[in-house]
Amino acid sequence: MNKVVLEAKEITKYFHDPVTVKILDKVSFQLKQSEFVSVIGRSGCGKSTLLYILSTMDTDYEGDLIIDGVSMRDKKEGELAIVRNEKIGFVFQFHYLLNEFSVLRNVMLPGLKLGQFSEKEIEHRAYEKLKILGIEKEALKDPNQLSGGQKQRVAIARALINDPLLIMGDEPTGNLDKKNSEIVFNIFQELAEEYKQTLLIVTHDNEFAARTTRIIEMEDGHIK
Ligand SMILES: Nc1ncnc2c1ncn2[C@@H]1O[C@H](COP(=O)(O)OP(=O)(O)OP(=O)(O)O)[C@@H](O)[C@H]1O
Repeated sequence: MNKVVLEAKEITKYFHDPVTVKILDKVSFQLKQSEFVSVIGRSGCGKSTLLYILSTMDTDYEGDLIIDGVSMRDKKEGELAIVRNEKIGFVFQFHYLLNEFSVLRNVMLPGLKLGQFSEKEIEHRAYEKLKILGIEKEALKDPNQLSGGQKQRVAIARALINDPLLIMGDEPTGNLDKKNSEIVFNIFQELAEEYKQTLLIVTHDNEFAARTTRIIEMEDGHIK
């Protein structure tokens, strides 16, 4: 039986601008290790808001969030930053790579921030991640010398550098063509199946969602 890596317990979220609106209404679910789950739903239904809370970036909510058996509810920002860096890898629609650093250095940065390993070890790990993504030959290039699909693969390698328990993505294929979306999908699938990683991916791509192991469909702040 795979362990529960994340549990959302009745997560409720209000925005107060300009009037109070309930965006998430008692959202509860569990993610188990090695699951590849997609989150779908029409624009504005609260997918990104939910991801922000689950990734500990937004702490203004009701309910509880348990990551790796530990409640995030009363943790201070400094503690949450450590949880994020150690346990969660993020992939966004845009890659947010730093052009002044090489591909390799970009991948290494969250590892250097963690401060647990030597620079040599992190460099070794970064090469390993680039190999998994099939782009180790690009390691010493600048990000702006890569194609869009390659840049997104670098962003995924960067998300993997600290061997996170969870990988969260907010439309990670939203900016990619069909061929590159397929490559990214296959990589995510491999991460779940072979590396036992857990993925939670917000997507507008129904074909992508249909091939994940579970779909969470949101509607009006609820899971449908
Ligand atoms: N800071 C904010 N203040 C007030 N309302 C907000 C704020 N951020 C988001 N909202 C509202 O909350 C709702 C949910 O937004 P959210 O970005 O989570 O939707 P989404 O499902 O991710 O949409 P999309 O698919 O278009 O990205 C929307 O109605 C949005 O207008």
